[in-house]
Amino acid sequence: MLYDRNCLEGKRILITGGGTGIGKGLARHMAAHGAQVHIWGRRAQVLEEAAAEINREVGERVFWQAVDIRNYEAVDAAVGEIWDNYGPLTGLVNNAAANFIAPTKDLSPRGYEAIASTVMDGAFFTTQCAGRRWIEQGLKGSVVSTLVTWIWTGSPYVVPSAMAKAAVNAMTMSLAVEWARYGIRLNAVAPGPFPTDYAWQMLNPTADSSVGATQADQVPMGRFGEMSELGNLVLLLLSDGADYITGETITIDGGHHLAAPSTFAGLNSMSDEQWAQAKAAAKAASEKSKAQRSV
Ligand SMILES: CCCCCCC/C=C/C(=O)SCCNC(=O)CCNC(=O)[C@H](O)C(C)(C)COP(=O)(O)OP(=O)(O)OC[C@H]1O[C@@H](n2cnc3c(N)ncnc32)[C@H](O)[C@@H]1OP(=O)(O)O
Ligand SMILES: NC(=O)C1=CN([C@@H]2O[C@H](COP(=O)(O)OP(=O)(O)OC[C@H]3O[C@@H](n4cnc5c(N)ncnc54)[C@H](OP(=O)(O)O)[C@@H]3O)[C@@H](O)[C@H]2O)C=CC1
Repeated sequence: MLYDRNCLEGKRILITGGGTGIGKGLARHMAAHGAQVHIWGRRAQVLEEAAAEINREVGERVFWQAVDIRNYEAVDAAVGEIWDNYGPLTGLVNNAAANFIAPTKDLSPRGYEAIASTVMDGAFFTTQCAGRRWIEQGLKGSVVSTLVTWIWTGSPYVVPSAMAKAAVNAMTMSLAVEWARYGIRLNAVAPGPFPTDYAWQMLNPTADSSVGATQADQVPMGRFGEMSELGNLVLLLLSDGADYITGETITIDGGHHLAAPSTFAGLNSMSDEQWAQAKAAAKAASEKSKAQRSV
């Protein structure tokens, strides 16, 4: 362990999308360093299992709520429940997201909306609901959002995601200034590829769709990022050790975006037939996950 195992003692941190992938890894990392952690997602069973798995390792520190972050009223009520039943949050990680690869000319309005609203509205609603309470009660707070290096480079075939993540970057810089006088810090991380089950089903659904953005050999360091490496960065930003850092987005990608292959430009060579296969494969994964949703 790089940091002291109790360095987050007294912290209460909400992680959206904390039942799977990176969010679950962050939940485990923060709980292992002494924080109480609250995880959100739309699938009760997935959240319950994730919390139980981590709690077996660290004790009863992880709690869950099924919340759709695109629904403002649900977000406000769920943040209120944490405040009432556990106490004020000290930190928030805007991590939940939706994404899939698709030729932009073929994206339906609902496809655009599913991605953009989850990333942008969800992060805004959750940040505002926590921030308003911090300000009203004179409490400090730290917000960390999980972005992606496309905020620096853009990326074809994932345009709604690149746009919405750039919007959350703008929120981070804007509120860092607006809320600094209340002791509220906003920062973000921009990871390169950290393969997770669902993201790879959405972004690399077929053999033909395996291009730079999802390939380890395209990373100058020659490997994918490890969860503990991302966890250490997010931990620092959430901790009192970063009290003078605000408005920053820190890239963590082994040099990937500087070497340029970090986008889906390689998909330019895919045929309509290959796109149809990619869409069918990603949609099959979505349908399986949707059947498990509780909200
Ligand atoms: C350099 C770094 C490399 C890696 C960077 C990675 C960066 C970012 C990664 C991520 O954010 S990965 C996150 C992946 N996780 C998720 O997406 C989790 C949540 N996902 C979902 O809920 C679904 O998968 C969803 C499809 C994205 C959304 O589900 P929802 O129930 O809201 O919508 P649907 O009704 O199913 O669909 C809405 C709309 O979208 C169309 N659509 C769905 N899938 C596809 C697809 N694969 N291709 C094209 N279009 C698709 C669907 O048909 C609907 O449109 P209409 O048909 O109704 O017009
Ligand atoms: N994996 C990678 O290489 C990279 C990932 N990222 C970012 O990291 C974050 C995590 O991605 P990753 O772990 O890979 O992917 P996952 O698909 O595992 O995580 C996404 C999470 O968001 C939740 N979620 C989606 N929509 C909603 C909603 N409307 N309300 C509440 N929760 C929701 C999902 O749960 P449920 O479906 O149950 O609601 C899921 O737990 C994302 O922001 C992604 O953009 C950034 C760069 C690289």
